[in-house]
Amino acid sequence: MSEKYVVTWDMFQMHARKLAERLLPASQWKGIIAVSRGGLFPAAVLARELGLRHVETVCIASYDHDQQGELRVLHAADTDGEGFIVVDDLVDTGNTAKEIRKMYPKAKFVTVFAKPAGAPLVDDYVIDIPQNTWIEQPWDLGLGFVPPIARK
Ligand SMILES: O=P(O)(O)OC[C@H]1O[C@H](OP(=O)(O)OP(=O)(O)O)[C@H](O)[C@@H]1O
Ligand code: HPA
Ligand SMILES: [Mg+2]
Repeated sequence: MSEKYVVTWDMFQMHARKLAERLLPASQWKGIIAVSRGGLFPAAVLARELGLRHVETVCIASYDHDQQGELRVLHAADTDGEGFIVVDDLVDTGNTAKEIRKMYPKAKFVTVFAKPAGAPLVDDYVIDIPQNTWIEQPWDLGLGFVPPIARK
């Protein structure tokens, strides 16, 4: 990926809250299915903002850092998705989203970020990100020392 898009915790929370507003009224939802692990973070915000306490997971892995491998489903919530919000942090190639759609055809599938290849596969998202850009999520980052400009 040629570009990077760094996300801070407060920006992430702001975007996830915007997503929550679009999911009103909360009474239409039985609960949330978080696409673990990335989807756990927006799921916590949605659960808090919408007052939903039923939170399930679908545990799926495809990337080893930035290299995409075979999709592996390690655990799945036992439902067709009716009345559930399925949430992931982002959609990139759309491979994960395709699998999730098959598993939960009746759910509303939302993400915080979407790249063009994956955007048509989700029902809603908040922020558009170019395909050539790697999203650095706040849970993958830490504070670090930056040398003074004059010493570079
Ligand atoms: O649209 P795609 O190209 O399929 O990529 C999107 C998926 O990739 C990342 O998850 P990852 O598989 O890295 O696992 P993680 O959530 O446990 O970090 C991200 O959280 C999405 O779930
Ligand atoms: N950032 C973090 N994780 C990801 C991305 C990304 O751009 N694409 C797929 N998994
Ligand atoms: Mg993920």
